[in-house]
Amino acid sequence: MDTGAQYNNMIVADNLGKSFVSGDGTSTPVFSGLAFTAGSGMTAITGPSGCGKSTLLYCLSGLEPVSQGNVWVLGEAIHEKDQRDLALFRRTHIGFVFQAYNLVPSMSVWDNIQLPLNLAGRKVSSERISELITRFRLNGHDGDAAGSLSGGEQQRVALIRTLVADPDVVFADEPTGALDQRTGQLVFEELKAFAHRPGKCVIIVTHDWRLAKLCDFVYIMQDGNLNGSAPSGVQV
Ligand SMILES: Nc1ncnc2c1ncn2[C@@H]1O[C@H](COP(=O)(O)OP(=O)(O)OP(=O)(O)O)[C@@H](O)[C@H]1O
Repeated sequence: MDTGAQYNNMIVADNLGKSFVSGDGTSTPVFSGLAFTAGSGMTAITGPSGCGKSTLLYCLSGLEPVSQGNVWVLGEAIHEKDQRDLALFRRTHIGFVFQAYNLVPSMSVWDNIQLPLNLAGRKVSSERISELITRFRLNGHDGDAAGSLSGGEQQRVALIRTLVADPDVVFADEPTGALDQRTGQLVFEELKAFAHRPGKCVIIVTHDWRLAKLCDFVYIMQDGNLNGSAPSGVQV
């Protein structure tokens, strides 16, 4: 286990349940009664396709309302917040990297990266954007339309857009999913370095067990259960 991480319950969820209700009123549960905690450092959620990993990430980040249970992020009960307070809290403290990137295809890489900061009326550091573009090996693409980039390049733009806002908590859904092994490792190391800065917490969903094992803590989701362990093998 990487000793750079200190676990201090930055995210706590208990008795967590989520069901989706279809048009005819039928409720389909994805999971129920789950417990989750994460502190500073890097935590992975892994498990088979369709088991509910993305749904869990959405519930923990406040993007999806929970059907049951409680979620605290940085000590704030996000399950109790109204839409306005939740949006403000998320904008201030949380970054989310979507599996589908959610870039504006016609806008340049640079403009996509600074868009959320501009919308929030926050100062944009050109130096920080340039630094991240270099670190994520996207030099020379600043002015390219985001839609003209490869999937892997767009994935890195989406990561930069999240990190440049310097959130306390980053949720990333398959952040290396579109990348070859070498680039995936590079991106993973950048995220891990961010996670090990003081007061930062990164939660990733990944199918890549090789990367999950390099995290400070791993949750395996399967058959409605969520089991956490440190990669050193200590069960919790
Ligand atoms: N908005 C939604 N409405 C209805 N059902 C949904 C919705 N979002 C997810 N689901 C269902 O919830 C279940 C879990 O989906 P989810 O995307 O969370 O799984 P996952 O483990 O992240 O899958 P993958 O690894 O393939 O991305 C699936 O059966 C999915 O169809």
